Amino acid sequence: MTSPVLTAAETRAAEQALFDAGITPVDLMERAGAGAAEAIVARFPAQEVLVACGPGNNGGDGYVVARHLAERGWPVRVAALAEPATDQARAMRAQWAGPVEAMPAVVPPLVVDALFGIGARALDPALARWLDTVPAVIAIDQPSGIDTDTGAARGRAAAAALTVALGALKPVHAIMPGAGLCGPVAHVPIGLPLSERAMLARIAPPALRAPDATSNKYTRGKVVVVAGAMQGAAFLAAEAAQRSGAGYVELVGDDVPFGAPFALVRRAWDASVLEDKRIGAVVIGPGLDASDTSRVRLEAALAIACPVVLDAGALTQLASDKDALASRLRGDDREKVRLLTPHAGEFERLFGPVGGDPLAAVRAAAAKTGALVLLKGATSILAAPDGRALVGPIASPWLSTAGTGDVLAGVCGTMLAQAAWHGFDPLEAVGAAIWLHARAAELAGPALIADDLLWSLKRAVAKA
Ligand SMILES: NC(=O)C1=CN([C@@H]2O[C@H](COP(=O)(O)OP(=O)(O)OC[C@H]3O[C@@H](n4cnc5c(N)ncnc54)[C@H](OP(=O)(O)O)[C@@H]3O)[C@@H](O)[C@H]2O)[C@H](O)CC1
Ligand SMILES: [K+]
Repeated sequence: MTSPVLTAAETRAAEQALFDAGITPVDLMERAGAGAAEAIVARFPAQEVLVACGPGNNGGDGYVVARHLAERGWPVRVAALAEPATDQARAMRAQWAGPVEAMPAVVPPLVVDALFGIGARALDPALARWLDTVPAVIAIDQPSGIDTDTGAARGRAAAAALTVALGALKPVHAIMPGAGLCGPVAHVPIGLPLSERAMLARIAPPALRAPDATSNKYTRGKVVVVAGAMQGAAFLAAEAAQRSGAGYVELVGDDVPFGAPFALVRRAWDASVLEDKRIGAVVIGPGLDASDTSRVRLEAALAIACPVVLDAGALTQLASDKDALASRLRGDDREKVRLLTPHAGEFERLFGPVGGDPLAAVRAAAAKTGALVLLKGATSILAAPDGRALVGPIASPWLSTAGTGDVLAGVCGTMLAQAAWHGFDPLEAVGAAIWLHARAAELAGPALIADDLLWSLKRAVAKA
């Protein structure tokens, strides 16, 4: 249910493993360039193209792509920013039979960007501008100049028409803004050993187990949502927990009104509501105000052993004493699963600004607190205290509307309550929730409101 994502250094180590096994750098480059050309002809009709080659091995790939496109009848021009500087790039340059020109001043309509890959420093601004004005760019391995390991744009502004990721997905393909600037990503395997235990992975559709004849409402997960003053938010979280498959959802608060959905159990708050051993997860924060009553509820939730999802108002309360976060969240019990689900503003209040390397920031927050930390955004990032991390698909921009975070909190509650049933560890369970939420948004389409996600969640579960 995930695809490994390798840093530049991990990619180089994986390549080295192939070299150690006897594959030559030239063979590997041929494989990479041929695979890239294949991915291009599968997506674009034959047309005039300029292949722009840099001095390193990304440029080397470019000469291979040029040869394969020309062999398939494409009118290909090749331009070199600088002469090849590695043995394999020189070998590939020698195999290109056509002319090699200097980088043209006039921008052509279609350019294969084989200038820099994982070895790139930030581009000269004039080169970044040149690339950004090309109507359609096909990026080899990654768009030149973007930071491979953080996804930071470093002066690049225009999205590629296609990025051909060679061998491994890297953070640049998965984390915003880089992921957006890659455009559609075609992953071309070149035989790199990709460990299933990669420290970073992109979330793929989760393999959810359906209920069977032995299931009952409790085995399917009991989720308790603790309401605060703004009950709409808690209702969204509670119904989202139901629609993502929980067997029993209880909304506890003060004067919780009766009405649809009638399957939602409502109870008046009393600390004893959290004593039921059948509770699989608690969600607290959506609609929670800063009152003393809310504070008491938060403390009660943090005292229980089962997984607790802490969102919105709960995060605001935790931010008031952030130095004590780790002990407040788990006390002495390192087994306790706590999930913090901040957006960037809430993250900043708890941990300081996200900064230019969101993956590192989220990992540091998880390590500091001992909690799972989910930074919500266009590509949500989830990290565990041990450094493992997941990144979500690029989610619909229509999710930027009130209440969608409350829905996600509810789905997280269900997936954590059902984790053992699905065979997920807590990180994978929250990864499944991120995927379901993103898929529900896709199904809900433009101008969605958070309530629409409740219905489309049902269909997202059916597709998982
Ligand atoms: N290892 C393999 O056999 C395979 C690699 N693949 C492809 O290779 C690239 C990575 O290649 P690498 O040579 O390590 O790095 P780059 O081609 O990305 O760039 C390094 C050279 O470019 C110079 N550079 C970097 N940034 C700039 C810049 N902003 N301006 C000018 N010049 C720049 C850099 O110079 P230095 O001074 O920094 O040393 C190098 O000369 C990978 O992405 C794949 O495309 C194949 O995929 C598989 C086989
Ligand atoms: K490139």
